[in-house]
Amino acid sequence: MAPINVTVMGGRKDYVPAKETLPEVDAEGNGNGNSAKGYSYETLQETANFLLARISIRPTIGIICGSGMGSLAESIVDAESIPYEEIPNFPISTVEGHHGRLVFGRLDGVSVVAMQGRFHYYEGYPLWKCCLPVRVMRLLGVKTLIATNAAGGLNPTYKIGDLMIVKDHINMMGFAGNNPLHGPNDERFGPRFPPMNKAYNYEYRKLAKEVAKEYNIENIVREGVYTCLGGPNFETVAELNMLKMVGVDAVGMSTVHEVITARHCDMNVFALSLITNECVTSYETDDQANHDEVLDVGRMRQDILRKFVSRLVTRFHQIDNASL
Ligand SMILES: O=P(O)(O)O[C@H]1O[C@H](CO)[C@@H](O)[C@H]1O
Ligand SMILES: Nc1nc2[nH]cnc2c(=O)[nH]1
Repeated sequence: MAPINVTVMGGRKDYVPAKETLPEVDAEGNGNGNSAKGYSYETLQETANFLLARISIRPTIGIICGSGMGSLAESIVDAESIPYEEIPNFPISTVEGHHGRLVFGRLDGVSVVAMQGRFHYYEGYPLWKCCLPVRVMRLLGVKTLIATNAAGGLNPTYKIGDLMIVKDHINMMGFAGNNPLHGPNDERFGPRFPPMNKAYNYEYRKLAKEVAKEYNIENIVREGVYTCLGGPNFETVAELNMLKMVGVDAVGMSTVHEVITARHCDMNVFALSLITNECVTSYETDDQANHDEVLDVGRMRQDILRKFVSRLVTRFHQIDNASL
């Protein structure tokens, strides 16, 4: 048999080992990170206690700012910010458009905490670590999660700059067994087999549509199904056409696992996608998705997003308190 020719790669002078430039990730992962068990309840309690000792407010609503949507946190008054680097057990943000800090304070009088910067699977973090802040928020007393994201619009009626209220998701990564709840379950967080059919709170979605009318933006507000892929590459035409066929309206690389984690620990969830680009579903175009465009659309919509989300916080707070 003829020998197989093996080309030895190497000798690239510009190659910088990732370890020198990127943070250490997945310290407790077993290789690929998918089988990592996550931090214990006690470890996360330590993180929560650290934060409680540093802040004067007690947040009840948590906000995750999507790519280029960090300005959502700029409406927060009496703000106390803590960089992720200072928080025990927290990962750090490595993506442009994600500042990397928790901002505590008040939005229209409601005590909130905002993540200015989320963690993504493609950064090298296992899903449980991407979602660690959600559990920490819960331990701080947060009962409602508002997760925002930038997403590609797959529904052909969607336009760049539209806001999509997430009605449901398809957990594509979960189909392959990659789930933030993978591993031993601690019942203090939540049950082994959490239901997901009512993941996105119906009352919140209804209110959001009312607020859209009140603010005269109902023409840009949609409601649809989101899916998260692992990234970091944007999708191929064939992948997008497949997702379209199964009923996906918007595509991103986040949120789904955060929502699963939040529902597991009994948080009420609202999610909002900013449509930052049209998904390219034809071979007959030179259009290409890119992160700069994603960030630009975030900037373009920042005023509307700030007003909309601030108002949602007030309205969600009202109904949460009414149902106590
Ligand atoms: O989901 P967020 O963090 O908003 O960001 C989305 O936009 C980035 C790609 O431009 C990816 O990180 C994708 O997940
Ligand atoms: N996967 C994915 N994530 C995005 N984030 C913003 N736009 C997109 C997109 O088109 N695809």
